[in-house]
Amino acid sequence: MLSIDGLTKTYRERTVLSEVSFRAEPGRVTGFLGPNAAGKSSTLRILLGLDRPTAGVALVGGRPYRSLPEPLRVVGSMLDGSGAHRSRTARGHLRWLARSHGISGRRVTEVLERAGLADTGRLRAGRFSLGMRQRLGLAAALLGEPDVLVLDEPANGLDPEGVRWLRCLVRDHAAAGGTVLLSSHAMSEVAAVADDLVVIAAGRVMAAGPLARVTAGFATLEDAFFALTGAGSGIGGVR
Ligand SMILES: Nc1ncnc2c1ncn2[C@@H]1O[C@H](COP(=O)(O)OP(=O)(O)OP(=O)(O)O)[C@@H](O)[C@H]1O
Repeated sequence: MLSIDGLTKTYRERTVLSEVSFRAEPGRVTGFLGPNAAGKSSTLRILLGLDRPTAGVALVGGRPYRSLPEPLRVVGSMLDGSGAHRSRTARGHLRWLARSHGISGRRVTEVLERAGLADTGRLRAGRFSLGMRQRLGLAAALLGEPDVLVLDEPANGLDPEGVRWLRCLVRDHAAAGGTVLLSSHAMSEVAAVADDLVVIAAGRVMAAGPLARVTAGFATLEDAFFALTGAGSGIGGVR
C-alpha cells in the first residue's frame, strides 16, 4: 500500500505540489495521470526518497522509503528508464544491483527472462533501443520481488508486443496481491490496465477513485482527462 498525505513541494516561491493526497491499494493497479508538468514525477520522486517534501508525508507500506531497511525488496521502481551504465550489459547491470542488495544470481536470470532480455548477451546498455532500456528498468524493478511497483511512464518506447507484455506484467502483479502505481500519458493503456485512477493537474489532485467512478458521465477516459485537467491550454503549474 502506498499512502500520500498532504504532500506539498515548493521550489523557492513556486509551488509544484499542493496538498496532494491519495492511496494506491494492494491487489490493484492505480493509474497516475496528468498533463506535462502536473507534478507526477515530483510526487514519485518524493515517494521514493529521491526528494524531500516541503510538507506532508509519503509512505510505502506505512514507512517512509528512506527508513526501509531493504527497499528493493519492498518497492521496485522505474523512473527515467533503466539507469544502467552504458558500458554494462543487461545481465551485468542486474548482477551489480543484485550483489549490492544481497539478491541471488538466479533471480537475475529469472528477471532477464521475465523482461524478454535473456538473449541480449554481450550487447551494452549504451546500444540498447528505448524499448530495451525500458525493459531493463522493469527487470531491475522486479529484482527484489517487491510487493509494490512504482513505474513512471513504463510504456514509453515499447512496441505493441512490449505494451502487451507490460500490461500482463502489471495485471499479474496486482492479481498476486501486489500494489502498482503507474504514471502514463497513454490513455488507452491506462484504461486497459488500471483499477483506480489519480488525476493530477497543476500540482493538485483533481479526481481519485475507481476508474469507473472517475470516468462516470464521460464517453472515454480521454474525455474525462480533458474535462478534469483542463489540458490543452499549454504547460501548467501552481504558482
Ligand atoms: N528541481 C526543480 N526545481 C524547480 N522546479 C522543478 C524542479 N523539479 C520539477 N520542477 C517543476 O515541477 C513541475 C512539475 O514537474 P514534474 O516533472 O513533476 O511533472 P510531470 O507531471 O512529471 O510532467 P511530465 O508529464 O512532463 O513528465 C514542473 O513545472 C517542473 O518544472
